[in-house]
Amino acid sequence: MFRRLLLCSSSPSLFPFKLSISLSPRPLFSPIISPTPRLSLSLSRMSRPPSVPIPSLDKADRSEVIRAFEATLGSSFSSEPIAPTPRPLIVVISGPSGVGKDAVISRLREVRNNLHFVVTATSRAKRPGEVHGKDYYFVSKDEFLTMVERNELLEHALVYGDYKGIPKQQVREYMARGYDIVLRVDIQGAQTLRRILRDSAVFVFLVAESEAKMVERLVERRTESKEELLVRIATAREEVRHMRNFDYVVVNADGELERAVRLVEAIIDSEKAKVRQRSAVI
Ligand SMILES: Nc1ncnc2c1ncn2[C@@H]1O[C@H](COP(=O)(O)OP(=O)(O)OP(=O)(O)O)[C@@H](O)[C@H]1O
Repeated sequence: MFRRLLLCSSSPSLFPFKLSISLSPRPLFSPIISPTPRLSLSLSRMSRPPSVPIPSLDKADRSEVIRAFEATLGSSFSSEPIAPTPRPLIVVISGPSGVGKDAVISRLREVRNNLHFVVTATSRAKRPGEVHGKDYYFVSKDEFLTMVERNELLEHALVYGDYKGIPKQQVREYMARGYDIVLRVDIQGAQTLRRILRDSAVFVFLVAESEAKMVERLVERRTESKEELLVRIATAREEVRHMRNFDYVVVNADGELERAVRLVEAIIDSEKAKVRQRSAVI
């Protein structure tokens, strides 16, 4: 049972409306109802005669009406944003080999501002066209192991015989400057990051539309030997099972790169609009 209060102004020209307010149910043996402080405040203000008569909406100009509302409510209307400023977000993009992680990320880089794409350190050899400091930080195995010793990496792993790791300092610097962070990791890396970051980051699993398409793409890329390809394909089959540990799945279908990128953007946008935002501390 809810109690309903109906407030009507005695002077229709001052308050030409009815105010109906619901109070929460009255406890059975409670002697006095004590409405919440906010409710009592607004009731007392509303029932008090206004200090400034509110002019007719048809005749007065807008600012006059607004000033009268402010005077009646006892404070001026704030221009501060009502929604809190979104926090920097960490987006982890992962998926089996050959699903198009690099392709999606490089397109995202072109279409979206305020994102920092973390450059991973790796001990693997540079592929044709790759640029040091842009695609990866190419370092020797020894240099990589020194970074591990100094605890400079958020996460690192040995992937197909090569080390890969995420430099912590880079993530911290860009988050401090208000950037959202995109981390591109393999499944093993995503699992480690999930353990470290838990729900403070958003995890996106990228897949091809089918296993057959994924294999076609890997073969066509011509960056691995047939032995390496076989290992990647067998691993990819296994890795698809990890999808359930992610927050979102994005299909990067053949010829539909743009659609996949738009979906990743939509995920970022909706994360930024959440009332309770993720908050990562690195
Ligand atoms: N939507 C798409 N349609 C057609 N080809 C695509 C699409 N997305 C990616 N590709 C192509 O598929 C191949 C594999 O993509 P990419 O190298 O981005 O995969 P990856 O997930 O980063 O792989 P790895 O983990 O092995 O580095 C590339 O040749 C890329 O150009």
